[in-house]
This record gives sequence, structure tokens and C-alpha cells, in this order.
Amino acid sequence: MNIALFGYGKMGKMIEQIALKRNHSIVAKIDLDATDIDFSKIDVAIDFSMPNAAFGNIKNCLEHNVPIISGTTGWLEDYQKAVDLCNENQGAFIYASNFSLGVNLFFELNSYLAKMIGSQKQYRVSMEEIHHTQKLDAPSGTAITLAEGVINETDYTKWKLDNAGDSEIPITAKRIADTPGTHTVSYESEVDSIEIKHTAHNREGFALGAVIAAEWIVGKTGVFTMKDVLNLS
Ligand SMILES: NC(=O)c1ccc[n+]([C@@H]2O[C@H](COP(=O)([O-])OP(=O)(O)OC[C@H]3O[C@@H](n4cnc5c(N)ncnc54)[C@H](O)[C@@H]3O)[C@@H](O)[C@H]2O)c1
Ligand SMILES: O=C(O)C1=N[C@H](C(=O)O)CCC1
Repeated sequence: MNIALFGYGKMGKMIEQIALKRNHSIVAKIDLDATDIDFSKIDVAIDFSMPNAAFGNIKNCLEHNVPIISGTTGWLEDYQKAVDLCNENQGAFIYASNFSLGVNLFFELNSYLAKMIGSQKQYRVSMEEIHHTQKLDAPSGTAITLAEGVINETDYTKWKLDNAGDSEIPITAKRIADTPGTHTVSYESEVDSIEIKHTAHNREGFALGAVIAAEWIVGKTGVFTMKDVLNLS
């Protein structure tokens, strides 16, 4: 498969290594705004760029009929526009806040736990995410997906960074050097605590998941998620 990388930073470089090992070719590396991209030889694009660049890259690919996988976080105010563009162009698009298999299993576990605890009003939920100090957005996209998972199953209505009101889920974002990504969901009552936690040891899981999503999407039409790719219920 001929892959174009939008964003050639920490993730772009890791994705390149994994894609080459899986016998794909990297036919373009776009690391800044580019106007002279030859879309005719690209089978699929993978965007791990920056919050202010992701939507432009997705739009460019969809308008040139190139399927696009986006892992960039912090641009979700434009997500619905990307979905509409994909549908208008009969294109193919996946955004995931986290492409690793482990985190996608963790999302399922989080929803299941929230569903069980939803009616147990003695528990208060909170979340913590820890990432490296270069991260531009907070809270992490993964923490937002986790919060949405809880909101779907309980009476919580919103998430909020730090101090939250009664119906809001408080998320604490910490930045510590060299931390690839750690997420904890905690439930506290007067008498006990329940915690679930996912720790990424490096970026390989994110990158492998993105390449697997790219392999999966070629030849398909529509807006998909990692649940579709991994065949999770
Ligand atoms: N979904 C996931 O599984 C997952 C995993 C890790 C990181 N991320 C997200 O991916 C993004 C990139 O992470 P990173 O650690 O590689 O960051 P990084 O800062 O190392 O790399 C980003 C690269 O994007 C480039 N860039 C800037 N403007 C661009 C443009 N217009 N087009 C193309 N490239 C452009 C920058 O020059 C930089 O090299 C972040 O938003 C991060 O939160 C997501
Ligand atoms: O390194 C990052 O930046 C990461 N971003 C994603 C997020 O915001 O959830 C996934 C984990 C790593």
C-alpha cells in the first residue's frame, strides 16, 4: 500500500517504521502546510499532525478521494464538518483519540464499569491523564473519549478540566517528561475506591493501530471508528 504521512514528528516517524515492516511504502511525508502533493499515487493517508492542522489535512485528502486516518487530537470542534465532507465526497475517514488495541479494550471496560456503577449514586467518578511535556492539548483526546463513555452510561452530563460541578466529570491533566500516555478512571465512595488504569509503555501500540486502520479502510466508503476496525461490539 502507498501511504502518505501528514505529520512527521514523534508519531509520523514511528508509523513509518511499522508501515515499512509491514511491507508498505511511504510515498509522501508532509510535515508543514503543503500545496504540491501528488494525490494520484496515494492509497491512504495517515494524519498525526497538530490540532490547528488536522482538519485542513483531512479536508484535502477527502477532496482528492484519498481515505484518511486521523489520530491528531484537539481539533474536535471541526469533527462534524469532517464527517459531512466525507459523506458529500463518498470518501472514507476514521478519527480515533487512541489507536492502541489496549486502550480500545480499556474504552469497552470503562463503559461496562460506568454502566454497572451508573445507578450506585454513592460513587463519584474522576479521571486523570498523564502525558509528556510537549503535548499541546489538554485534556487528552483519550480522556475525552473515556468521559464520553461514562456520560453515555450515567447521569453525568459533561466533563471539565479540574474543578467540576455535581453533574460534571473532573479530569486532571498532568505533564511529566517522557510519559507516552497514562489514563486512570476512579470511582470514590465513603467506604472504598475502584480504579481502572491504562499505561502506554511507548508509542508503538498507537502507531501499529493506525497502520492496521489504514490497511482496513482501503476500498471502503464511510465514516468509521476503531470499534469497526477491531470488530468490538
Ligand atoms: N490517536 C492516537 O493514538 C495518538 C497517539 C499519539 C499522539 N496522538 C496525537 O497525534 C498528534 C501528533 O503527535 P506527535 O507526538 O507525533 O506530535 P509531534 O509534535 O511530534 O509531531 C507533529 C508534527 O506535525 C507537523 N505539522 C505541523 N503542521 C502541519 C501540517 N499543516 N501538516 C502536516 N504536518 C504538520 C509538525 O511539524 C510536527 O513534526 C497529536 O495531536 C497527538 O495528541 C494521537
Ligand atoms: O502523545 C500524545 O499526544 C497522545 N495523544 C493522544 C491523546 O490525546 O489521547 C493519545 C495518547 C498519546
